[in-house]
Amino acid sequence: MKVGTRHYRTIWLNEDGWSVDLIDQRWLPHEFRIENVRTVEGIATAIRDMWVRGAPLIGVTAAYGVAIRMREDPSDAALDDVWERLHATRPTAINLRWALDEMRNRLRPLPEKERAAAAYRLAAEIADEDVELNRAIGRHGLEIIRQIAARKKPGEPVNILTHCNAGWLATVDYGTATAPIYLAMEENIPVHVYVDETRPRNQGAHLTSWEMAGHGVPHTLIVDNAGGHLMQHGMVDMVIVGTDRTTATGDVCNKIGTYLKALAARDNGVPFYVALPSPTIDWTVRDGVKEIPIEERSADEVSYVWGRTADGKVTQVRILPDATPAANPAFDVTPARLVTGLITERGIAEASEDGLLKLFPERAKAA
Ligand SMILES: CSC[C@H]1O[C@H](OP(=O)(O)O)[C@H](O)[C@@H]1O
Repeated sequence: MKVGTRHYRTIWLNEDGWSVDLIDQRWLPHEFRIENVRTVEGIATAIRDMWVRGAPLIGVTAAYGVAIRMREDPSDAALDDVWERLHATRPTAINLRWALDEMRNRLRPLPEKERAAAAYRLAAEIADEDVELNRAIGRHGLEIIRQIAARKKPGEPVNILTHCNAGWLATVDYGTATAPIYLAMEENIPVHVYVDETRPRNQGAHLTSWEMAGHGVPHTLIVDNAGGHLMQHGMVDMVIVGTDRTTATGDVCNKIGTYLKALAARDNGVPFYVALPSPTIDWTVRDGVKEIPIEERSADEVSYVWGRTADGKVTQVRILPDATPAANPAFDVTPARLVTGLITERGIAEASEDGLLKLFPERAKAA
C-alpha cells in the first residue's frame, strides 16, 4: 500500500537478490523502519519478536527464511532443520506451517543445485499469491458493505468494527479484514471504522489506526471494552476481523478478545464476519477450542506499554506494580456458531464444514 508517495509491501527481496527487506512493525506508528534480514536466525527473530506479524505475513517471511537457508546449504538436512527452527517461532498461525510445508514439499524432489533458485521463486510466488487472495477477499467482502450501505440514509457511513490488525501490515499487501474497506473507499461508499486498540500489543492502536489514517479512512480508536456498548446503541453495522487459524468446521482463532466481540455482536444482532485466505484454514482440525495451540507471550507485553515521549523518544513504561504478575494468552477461539460468514477468496462461506466444502470441494475427505 502507499506510504506517503511510495508503494510498499510489508516484505520484499533486497536488490542484492537474496536477503530480505521488511517493515519492522514494532516501531509503528511513530517510526517507519525497514530492516534487512540476511540469516535464518534473523528471520526467526523477526517472526518471534513480531517485527513482522499477521498469519499470512508470518508464512511469507518463513518462506523467504527457507530460501535464505537453501542458498547457504541446499541439503535435505538443512531443509528439515530450517523447517523446525522457523516452525518453532510462533505456534498459532497455521500459515507458518502451511508455508514451510509448501516450501519443503516443492523443494525436496529437486536436485540440491536447483533448490536455492527454486526456493526464491516459490517464496515470491507465495507472496504474490497472498496479494491476489486478499484482493479477491476484498471483492467478496465489498458486497456485504454495499448491501448495508443500501439500507443507510444517503451519506450515512457504514460503521465497521475491527479487532487487532488484519490489514495490509498483517499480509504482503491489502490485508484481509481491511481489503473490503479499502475497496469501499475506492467506490466512494461512506464507511467509518471503529478500531479496537487491542491490548496488550495494541496492534489496533499502533497499526490499524496508522493504516486507516494513511489511507484517509474515517476511523475512531476505541478501547477494547467499548465495542459491546457501541453495539447495544446501534452504532456498529458489522464486525470484520482476520484469523490466524480457522478449523474445517468454521471455528475461528484470532487475537485475544475476538471471542468477546463475537458474543456482543450475537447478543445485539450485529453481523460478525471473518476474512481469510484459504491457507489460513487448518483442514486437519475440527474443534478450535480443544485443538488450536494458543500462544502464551511474555508477561512484559502486558506489564509495559510502548509509546512516544514528549521529546519524541519511542520507549516503554511499566504500568503494573513490580510485584504484580501478568498472564498473556495471545489468541482465543470464536466458535463457528457465532460467525455470520467466512469471507474467502472464493466467496462467502457459512461457518461450517458444509459451508467451507461448498467453496473448497477438493477438500472433501474421500468417502
Ligand atoms: C490476517 S492475519 C491477522 C491476525 O494476526 C494477528 O495476530 P499477531 O498480530 O499476533 O500476529 C491478529 O490475530 C490478526 O487478526
